Order: sequence, then C-alpha cells, then structure tokens
Amino acid sequence: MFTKPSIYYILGTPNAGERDPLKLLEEALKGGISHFQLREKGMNALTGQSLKEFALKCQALCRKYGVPFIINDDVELAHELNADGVHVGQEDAKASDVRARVGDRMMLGVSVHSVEEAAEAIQNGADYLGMGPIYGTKSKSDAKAPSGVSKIIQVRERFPEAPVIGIGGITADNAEAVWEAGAAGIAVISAITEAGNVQEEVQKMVASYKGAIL
Ligand SMILES: Cc1ncsc1CCOP(=O)(O)O
Ligand SMILES: C=C1C=NC(C)=NC1=N
Ligand SMILES: [Mg+2]
Repeated sequence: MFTKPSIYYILGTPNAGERDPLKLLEEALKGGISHFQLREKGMNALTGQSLKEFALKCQALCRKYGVPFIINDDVELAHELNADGVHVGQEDAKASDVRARVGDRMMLGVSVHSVEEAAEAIQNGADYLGMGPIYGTKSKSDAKAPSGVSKIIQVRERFPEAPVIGIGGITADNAEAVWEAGAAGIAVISAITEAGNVQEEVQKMVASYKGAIL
C-alpha cells in the first residue's frame, strides 16, 4: 500500500491557478507519483455535478497509470465513484463511521497531530496517517503551526506498523528529514503544482529518499 518512497500528490482546482489541473496530474503521474488525492477546497472549489465530472476524469487518469485515486473529506463522493481511498481530518466524519460506510475495500487515511490521535485513528481502522504541517505551508488556510518531524518520530516509535505520510511545505530539497523520521511517504501540493518541470520535480522527490540516512 505504501512502498517507500511514496510520493502522494494532492491537488484541487483552486491550487492549480492558471494551469490545467488534468495536465498537472498527468505530468505528475508520468513523473512517478504513487498516490493521488483530489482535495477540492477553497476559493471557487467545484461542487455537485462539475466536481463529480472532474473527479471522474482524475480517476480515469489515475487508473491509466495504476495509481490509487483518493478523495479528501467527501465520503459520499468516494463511495459513489468507488474511489481507491478516502482521507478525513479530525473535524471530518469519525474514522469508525467512515470505515462502516465505505467497507474494508477502500483505503482510509486520517490526519493526526499527536500519538493520542494516532492511537484513536488506528483503533478506528485507519490504513495510514497524515501528519503535519512539517514546514510552513500556504496551501491550507487553517493549518496548525509547523512542528517539524518530531511528531512523526513519536508516532513511528509507538506504532511502527502504521504508514505515516508527512505533509506541509515539503519539497525535494527538504524531504530528506521526513524520510529520516521514518515516513512512508510525503504528501505534496505546491512544490509539484508550481514546479517548472512537474515530472522532474517528482523524480527529484523520489531521488531524495536515496540520499536519506535511514
Ligand atoms: C492539506 C495540508 N495539511 C497540512 S499542510 C497541508 C497543505 C500542504 O500543501 P503544500 O505541500 O503546498 O505545503
Ligand atoms: C490534511 C491531510 C493530511 N495528510 C494527507 C495525506 N492528506 C490530507 N488532506
Ligand atoms: Mg478534512
């Protein structure tokens, strides 16, 4: 499910700005991302039928490259599209309710900020944990203060079997510390979305794992 180094691209149409989100996704897929999450939030976010149509196009692209298609927050859309996974935060639906709704087939990710939240998420059936923000981020308006990799280290010590995905301000240049903390993957929005060469940026992120002291 999360072979190291997992590069977990997250995108919503608001993040893409003037760029074509589907072109960004295809370039990232060609570059070798291992997971994609559609996170449609913020200014002018798509809703209803237009969101569903866009989600279907993203899902088709992911399927073409054999990469899991994960939907953020919207459990009903994930269920309707038979997505490969759904990701929820602490304020979203409770992980146990989501698991009950989507069944065991679908990957369930939960955002956690502490060992206690990690314990609860795992107890409730989480397949992986999203942890951050590691560094400063401009892509989440209500992000907590960056905490570096210390919390990832704590959770890894306590739950060595649980895949942890680091998130928040991660680039190819600062990813090494996240690998060294034991993360199974890095989740990225802007470093890939705003890259001059998207494919190359993804490849540099994969390469950053080899440089890490594990
Ligand atoms: C969704 C989310 N959760 C914590 S930080 C963040 C945004 C990550 O975006 P970026 O990779 O551009 O910092
Ligand atoms: C907030 C998040 C944390 N981690 C992941 C993987 N996705 C998210 N949307
Ligand atoms: Mg959420």
